[in-house]
This record gives sequence, structure tokens and C-alpha cells, in this order.
Amino acid sequence: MANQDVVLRPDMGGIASAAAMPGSSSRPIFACRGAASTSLRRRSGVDDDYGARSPCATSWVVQAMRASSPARSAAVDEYAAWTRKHPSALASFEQIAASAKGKQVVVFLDYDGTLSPIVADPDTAFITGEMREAVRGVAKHFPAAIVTGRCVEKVCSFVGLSELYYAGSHGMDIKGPGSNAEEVLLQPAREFLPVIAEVYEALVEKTKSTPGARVENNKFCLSVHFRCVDEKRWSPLAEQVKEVLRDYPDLRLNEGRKVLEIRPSIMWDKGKAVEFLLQSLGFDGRSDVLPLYLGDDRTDEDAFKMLRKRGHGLGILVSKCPRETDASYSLQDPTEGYGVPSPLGAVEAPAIIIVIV
Ligand SMILES: O=P(O)(O)OC[C@H]1O[C@H](O[C@H]2O[C@H](CO)[C@@H](O)[C@H](O)[C@H]2O)[C@H](O)[C@@H](O)[C@@H]1O
Repeated sequence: MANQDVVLRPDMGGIASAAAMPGSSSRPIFACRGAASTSLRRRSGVDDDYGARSPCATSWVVQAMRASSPARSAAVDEYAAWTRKHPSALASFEQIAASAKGKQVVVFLDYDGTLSPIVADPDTAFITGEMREAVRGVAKHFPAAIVTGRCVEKVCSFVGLSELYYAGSHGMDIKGPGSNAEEVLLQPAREFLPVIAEVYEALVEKTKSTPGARVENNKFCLSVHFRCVDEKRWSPLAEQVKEVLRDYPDLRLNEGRKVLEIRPSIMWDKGKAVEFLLQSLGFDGRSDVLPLYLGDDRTDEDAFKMLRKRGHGLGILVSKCPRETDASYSLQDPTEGYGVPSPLGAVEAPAIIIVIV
């Protein structure tokens, strides 16, 4: 990886350094859809992915609410209270810079909902050219990795940067930098490959009667998408999935953003993948290293939790809604603050990158 030994220097302008789903099949799927703000959430199309109560819709809605109404709504107050616990990473620029001063920053980035916007078709969740260039810039200065539920091959083709580490299938398929996609560093669930392939076929067959349902093969795990499924069919779809899984007790079911995720029941997650990468880079246990992890999904909580437990590193949750999280900081969305001058000289860059560089 480029410049792995770069340490944030004070003269770099500062910043570098700028939420498991313990999901189990016993957990009710599709539960907890809050009543509040439903119409706003519907408008944004993405904020109700977890059924969280949300002030949030899109930020212009919140701004319009604030501007037009002197009495702040309970939802806005709730969001404000939440950001006191998980302050905006942009607003905390100086504080994050101070934590990173003189330290080797290592950057871990989730893909969907963090580097790419959430869209209805998972095959078209492309990263923008701007974001790609920004991530390239980050990798020039710091070791950087993409940590995702996607399979490595697909996310590599989306991101298109060979200088990064990639941890796909929720960290179960880790490869180093370089154009050789075969260059595997770790596959802790290798023995599950045939089972996953078999269950993929079974799920495609079982769910084909549900309009809008879609099964994605992420190599070591599977995603059953219900973003385009009529809400009335969510429960029957979950039943179809559970029915298939009944024959595979070694697999477990988690819920992500309008997606049911199936993966091997091994003690491995995004947090473990981050630990493995830190170890491989020779950074494990070093107090002069600052890992930064940015993510939006419940599976990212495993990484946030690991960093918090080690008392070492910072998690940044990308979310418009107050959510239970182990992340220290928050960002509303990847492009929040667009246009803020970056310390590295770019006039405009997505917030995520401004926070990092
Ligand atoms: O770990 P991540 O990089 O966040 O991947 C998690 C899942 O992301 C993708 O699904 C999500 O994004 C889709 C495209 O925007 C969206 O249509 C879907 O509703 C979201 O759940 C990906 O398709 C899944 O395979 C990943 O597991």
C-alpha cells in the first residue's frame, strides 16, 4: 500500500485524522418500525432502513423544519441529544486532529451507504468519480482498507483502486493491495464455500415467488434484498428465508439495511477483520497508531465496538438518524459539508475525506 509509513505531521494541516447486530434467527425480523416521522422517512427513502425513529429525512427537510417552526420538534431534540453523545466529525475536526497528532493513521471504510449512496439496485451502487479520487488521495497518505459485506471481486470492480486492502464478505475474504485478485491474505470461512453456493441456489428458488426479492451472492455470505418488496410481503419473505436456513444450522441470519444477510456462524466479523489487518500491517497494540473506521451499517458496529474496547481508534457512524452505536463521532451522509476546504488543498471534497485528510 502506498506510503504506509506516513505519520500525520502537524504541518499536514491537521487532520487526519480527522454501530452486531447480534443478529440471530431468534431475533424478530422486520420489528421495531417506529411510528414517528414516517412520512419524512418515506420521502427520503433510506432513513427507515432500520425502522429507527428519525427526525431526519434529508437534511434540507430538517433545515426547513427548523426555519419554519420556532418550536423544535421532539424528533429534532432527540437528534440534537444524540449528537451530543456522538458529535459531528466535521464539527469535531480539531479534536480529531489532536487525537491523530504524531500518530500513524490507518483508515477503514465501509462501502455501501458510506462511500456509495444507497440505491434500489445493488448492482448499480456505484461510487462517484469524485469519491474514488478522494479515496485514492487518502490511500496516498495512509494505509487504507475497504471493509464490506460485498464480495471482494465486486467491490474491487466498483471501487477500482488497487492500492487498497479489501475485506469482503463481512471481513471473511481479505486481500492485500495489488491488481492480483487471487492474492488472498485470509479466508477464515473457506470450508463454507460449497454450503453458501448451495444455499444461494435454494434461496433463489424459494424467493422467486416474492416480487422484488433479490438474492445476492457475496461468496462467503448471501444477501436477500427486500428494498423493492411490498411491505406486506416482508414477513412471508423472512419466513421463506428461515425455512431454507432450517436445514443449515451452521449459518446465521442478520438484518441490514432492507436486507437479510446470511453468513457462517463463525466468530468472525468486521471488527476481527480490522484487528487482523492492523496485525498484518505491524500496527497491533501500538499506541502511536490511530485506526479510523467509517461505516453506516449494523455490521460496522462490530468494528466500532472493537475500537472502543481497545480504547484505541475512532469510529465514525454515517447516519441521519439517532442510533445506538459504539462509534465516537457521526456524519449525516458521505457528502455532508461538501465544499468545505480540505486541509490538503482540494477546494471541495466529500465530508468523509475532509475528516480524514
Ligand atoms: O458492508 P457494506 O459495504 O455496507 O455492505 C452491506 C450490504 O450492502 C449492499 O446492500 C445495501 O446497499 C444496496 C445498494 O445501495 C441497497 O440496495 C440495499 O438495500 C442495502 O442493504 C449489498 O448489496 C449487500 O450485499 C451488502 O451486504
